Amino acid sequence: MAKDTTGRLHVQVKTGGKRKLSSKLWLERQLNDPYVAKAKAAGYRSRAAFKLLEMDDKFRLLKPGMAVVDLGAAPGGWSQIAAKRVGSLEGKGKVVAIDLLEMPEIPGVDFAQLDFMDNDAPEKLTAMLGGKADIVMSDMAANTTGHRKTDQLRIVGLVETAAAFACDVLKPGGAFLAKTFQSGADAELLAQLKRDFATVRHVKPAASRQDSSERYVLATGFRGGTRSESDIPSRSG
Ligand SMILES: C[S@@+](CC[C@H](N)C(=O)[O-])C[C@H]1O[C@@H](n2cnc3c(N)ncnc32)[C@H](O)[C@@H]1O
Repeated sequence: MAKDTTGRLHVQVKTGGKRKLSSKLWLERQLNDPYVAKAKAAGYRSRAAFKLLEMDDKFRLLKPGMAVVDLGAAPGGWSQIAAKRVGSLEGKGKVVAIDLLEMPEIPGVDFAQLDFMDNDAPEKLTAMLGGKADIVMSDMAANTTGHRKTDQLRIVGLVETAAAFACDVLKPGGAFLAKTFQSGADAELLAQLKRDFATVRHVKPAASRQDSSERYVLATGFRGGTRSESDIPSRSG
């Protein structure tokens, strides 16, 4: 449970959504959430682990020996699943993860505390990877300002930048999975993904809260090749 330095519970800000939850409501929801209890019992660091488990069980994204990039990895639920499924604990495959926040070590996962939007992030990630990736996954959620249009643009900007990075590091046939939000602001992103990948779909796993506009975009069958300069979003920095 997230607490600030005074020990108070964080107020959770809903990205892409329309409202903030008070700390009391957030705590209530956490306590009543079956996925929170399941995650604790299974030793997963987050309830988000069940979203990836469900999507992977359905679409067979993670296979032994694969190289995986996990963007926005903390506290580490997705990285735990990835390490288990590719076998990086037994020296098979590779899992490379980054987050703005610190993440306590996960066996089989190479982690760096890094802002993905920094100019040097792709270079650092590529060096950690040491080759091409089979899948780039992003569960990153941009901080919200409360201004709907600005927030939607930020969210889409993060996913577009992740998609451009994926196109640089993926092997042909590779996959891109990213958190996004239903807003209609992602039409250009979807059009670009359809050019770069054989199949593009939206997925809403059962573990994704039904009252949230969160959903995932899954692009499979990377066609290979590089993007033109005009297709690559600019970074901060
Ligand atoms: C929903 S959490 C990820 C949960 C994770 N998939 C799990 O299973 O535990 C989203 C994460 O994205 C990270 N994030 C947001 N923007 C980022 C950025 N620009 N660079 C790196 N991480 C970022 C946040 O710090 C946060 O930890």
